[in-house]
Amino acid sequence: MSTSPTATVTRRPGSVSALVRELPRVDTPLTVLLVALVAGQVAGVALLPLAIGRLVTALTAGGGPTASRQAWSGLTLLALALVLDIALDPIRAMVTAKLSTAVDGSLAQRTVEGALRPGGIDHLDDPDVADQLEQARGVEIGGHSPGQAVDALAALVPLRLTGLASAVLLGWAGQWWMPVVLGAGWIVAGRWQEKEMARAVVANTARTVQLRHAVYLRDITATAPSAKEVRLFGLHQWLVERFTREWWDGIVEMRRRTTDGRRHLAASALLLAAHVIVVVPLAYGASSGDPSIGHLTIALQSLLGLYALGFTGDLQRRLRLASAAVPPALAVSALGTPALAVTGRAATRLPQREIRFERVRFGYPGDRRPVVDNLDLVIPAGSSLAIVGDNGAGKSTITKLLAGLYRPDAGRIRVDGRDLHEYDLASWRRQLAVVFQDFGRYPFSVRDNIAFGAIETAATRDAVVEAARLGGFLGVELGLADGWDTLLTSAHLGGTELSGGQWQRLALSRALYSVRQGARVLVLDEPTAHLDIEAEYELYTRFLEITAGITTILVSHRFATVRLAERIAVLRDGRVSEYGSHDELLAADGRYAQMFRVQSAPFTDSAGGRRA
Ligand SMILES: Nc1ncnc2c1ncn2[C@@H]1O[C@H](COP(=O)(O)OP(=O)(O)OP(=O)(O)O)[C@@H](O)[C@H]1O
Repeated sequence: MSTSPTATVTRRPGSVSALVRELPRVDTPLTVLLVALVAGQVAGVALLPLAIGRLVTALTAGGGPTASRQAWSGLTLLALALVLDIALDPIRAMVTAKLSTAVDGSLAQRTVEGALRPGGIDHLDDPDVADQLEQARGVEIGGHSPGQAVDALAALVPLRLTGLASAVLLGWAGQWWMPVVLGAGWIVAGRWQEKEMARAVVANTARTVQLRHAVYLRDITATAPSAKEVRLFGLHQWLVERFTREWWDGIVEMRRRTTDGRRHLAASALLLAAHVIVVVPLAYGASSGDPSIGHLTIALQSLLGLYALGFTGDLQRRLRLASAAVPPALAVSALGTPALAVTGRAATRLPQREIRFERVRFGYPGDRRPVVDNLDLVIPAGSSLAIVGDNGAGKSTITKLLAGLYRPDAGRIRVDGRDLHEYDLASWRRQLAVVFQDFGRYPFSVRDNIAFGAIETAATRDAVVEAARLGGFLGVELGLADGWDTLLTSAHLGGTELSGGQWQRLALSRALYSVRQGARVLVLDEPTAHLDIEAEYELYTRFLEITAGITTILVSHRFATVRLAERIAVLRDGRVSEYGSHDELLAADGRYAQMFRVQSAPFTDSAGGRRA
């Protein structure tokens, strides 16, 4: 999901305050210590002009006990200022680093927890949530992480406070209105520069539409699935031309957005005017002894310190960029769908009688056209059911509804008479062993990939081997470098990548491991799509062994697979249009019989006999 050009950096004005509120939540003692250290350092910096002012007064007083007292107190203040500033600095750096790591760790953990918390997956179809997940990724992968914002904040806050302290000193040593004029100049000029920086940040993060598109074009040349096709279709030239055009358009647009020299000029003129307004009366007054030389020294030093109220360049840039992920990360960490996070009764060893879909209606979020409409379907416990239908008929959707990944908009799914959502979702899911059409390919070991089927039980070697046998994976591990422990990703040294069919065998083994560990419902969505003929045949011969005693739901376009089931449901227009055994449906000569004949046609001659 894309992020709008301004979403990351300008539409999140609460990023810094969200970060500040987060600090004590993550580590209160460290935050308190950091505040104390910052206060100490600021006091040190503020004491410096006072100390120098006293020393200058002493040096120009021409000796005597008063001058000596001034000199000593000046020296004492100077020592105190240096100790506070210099000695506290490394301690502040250490505390900041610790707090920054703690913030990163805490937000990363909570973001991952939040993303996984919702029982269903309907939130992933919500563009706002997808946007937040995308932006929160900055936290997980550490790009401009909130921890870096803590660093920037810990440097920026003392700077600002020092600026304020300088303003107070300037007002005290000079005239009250001087810090008002100069401070306003720095703040206004700073705001202008900050706005310009924000625009540059937006543009530089490739967020102009053209640049984003150019980046996408560049990436498809490098990602495995499209890299193959790009070469095969000979798209090189087209891609290069398209990329170059989008890139240059993007750069021109970026320049247009970022360069506004007039603001720079105006900011410089404003600051110059503010300094003239303050310095001229100071100099004029000093020539007639008011302010005194000591106060003049303090005023001039403070005057220079007021820059800290203005634009601080990279510090502000880092703070803005790095804190941008905080609000979306907090939003993600608070994710949870109470409607699905049911903590109801245990579903242990269910179903004993049946699974029943009753007038179920469902449409995906954001696209409320019902995919499933008024669906009635009964699956007796312990039986096998195949669901067939055209592409997009809603077969996989039914499996997702059964798994509680989505909740019906109307109607209900009952398990042994009770609404599915009266059961504890986690407990119900432990009764399910599912191989989705787009099953997971986990970059872990073979053993883990199988054991994920029942993560709560300790995976014994025998159980893993037995599941691999049933799923048709047994033997594949012999060709892998580390056998069962081989990492299934070529991105790691010693790891490897499986073929499509091997992955499918592994996914089947995972589901069957789950069944062996107690799951009662086996759901196989296109289980043979990637299998070679032999593997498919072997699966059929093991089908009764695999499904013995459990409820099985098969989704398939392959009639050799479909006819293994005791009952078949044909899905059309979101509901069951035909229901019965293979023979009954053939005899009924409806849609099923028609589909069956179409699939058999290439293998039969016009007279109905088998082709050679
Ligand atoms: N996450 C989703 N968001 C929006 N629409 C979806 C989503 N998933 C599926 N659909 C839509 O729901 C309809 C049913 O999809 P489903 O995957 O259940 O069909 P299917 O019968 O399994 O199809 P196939 O035989 O092609 O696998 C399709 O029109 C599809 O575009």
